[in-house]
Amino acid sequence: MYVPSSQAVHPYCNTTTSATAAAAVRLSGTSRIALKEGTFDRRRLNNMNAGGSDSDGREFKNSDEMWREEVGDQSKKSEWYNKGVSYWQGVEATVDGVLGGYGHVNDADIKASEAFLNSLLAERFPDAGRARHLVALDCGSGIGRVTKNLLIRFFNEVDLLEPVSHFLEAAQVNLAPENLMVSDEYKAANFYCLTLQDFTPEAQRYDCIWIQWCIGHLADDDLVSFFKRAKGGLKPGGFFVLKENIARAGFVLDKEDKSITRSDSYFKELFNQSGLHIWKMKDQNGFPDELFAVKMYALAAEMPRRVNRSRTRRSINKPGLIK
Ligand SMILES: C[S@@+](CC[C@H](N)C(=O)[O-])C[C@H]1O[C@@H](n2cnc3c(N)ncnc32)[C@H](O)[C@@H]1O
Repeated sequence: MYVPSSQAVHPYCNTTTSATAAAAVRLSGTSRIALKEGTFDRRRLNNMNAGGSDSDGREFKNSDEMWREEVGDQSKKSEWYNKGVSYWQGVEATVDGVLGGYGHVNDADIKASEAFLNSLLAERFPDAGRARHLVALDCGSGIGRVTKNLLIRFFNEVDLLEPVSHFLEAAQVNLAPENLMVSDEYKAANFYCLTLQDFTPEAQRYDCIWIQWCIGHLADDDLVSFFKRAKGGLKPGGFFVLKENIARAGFVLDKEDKSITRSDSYFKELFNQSGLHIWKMKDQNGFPDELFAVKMYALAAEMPRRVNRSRTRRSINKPGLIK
């Protein structure tokens, strides 16, 4: 992650000039919780064919040009994924580690996610209440931060998927029953040491597949095929939540951890290719200004029908029949 200091400023910071950019320092950490990009380049169209830049300040005409260079053949693609995982293998298994030194945003993150999830569950399963046995999958789960602070309180079973073994081992400890403050109706069930691009879920197991701060590691084609496969892992009525950093336009490639930050319209094009609809969206508030914007998307294979629990004006005006 790039961290601005009084002497050196991140090349993507709003305030950066090219002179200060040259003096930027790179400190260890992660860019998945990353500092935002610099001055908006109006030449960039607002979609996935728009230009982008990398963490060294290099500009790309479009994402195809970048992907050709980064994952253009099978050996480059393997290198991309290996470097991504290697990066995380060198990070300590703590909240601060998985949040790139921004451990203090954990509370604001969980609070906003909880409000979003509550609204989704209320709308999606209004009458099921606690009677429904809910199951979630936490993708790129790291040390189980999202499961421990959020998912385990809502879902009877949570599975975790994470390719970095020391993170997954920490998650197993963090989520051991004796370390949880929930009743024994709620538990972490399965721990999969796998990448998203290599994972196919069990058919119709999940009510919710939660994907936070990890999809940037996937190339576009793998992202789309992941979502297409993962749709088969949803129960009827199930949904995805994607919570991610958002670039203002185009994309920003992080060369250190091999990930990209996509714009909102870039994501929308990929959702479309995956056959997914945006059912609800919400912006994350309360994060430090120097971070990328963060959005939460609730995605479903079919557009969920709105549940209207109040009687319509027509039905209110129509007297009931006693037969
Ligand atoms: C910024 S951390 C976020 C962890 C967790 N989602 C959270 O919010 O606390 C990014 C995570 O993505 C994982 N990751 C990296 N490449 C991945 C891949 N190809 N598939 C799935 N997860 C990946 C990393 O190992 C790391 O745990």
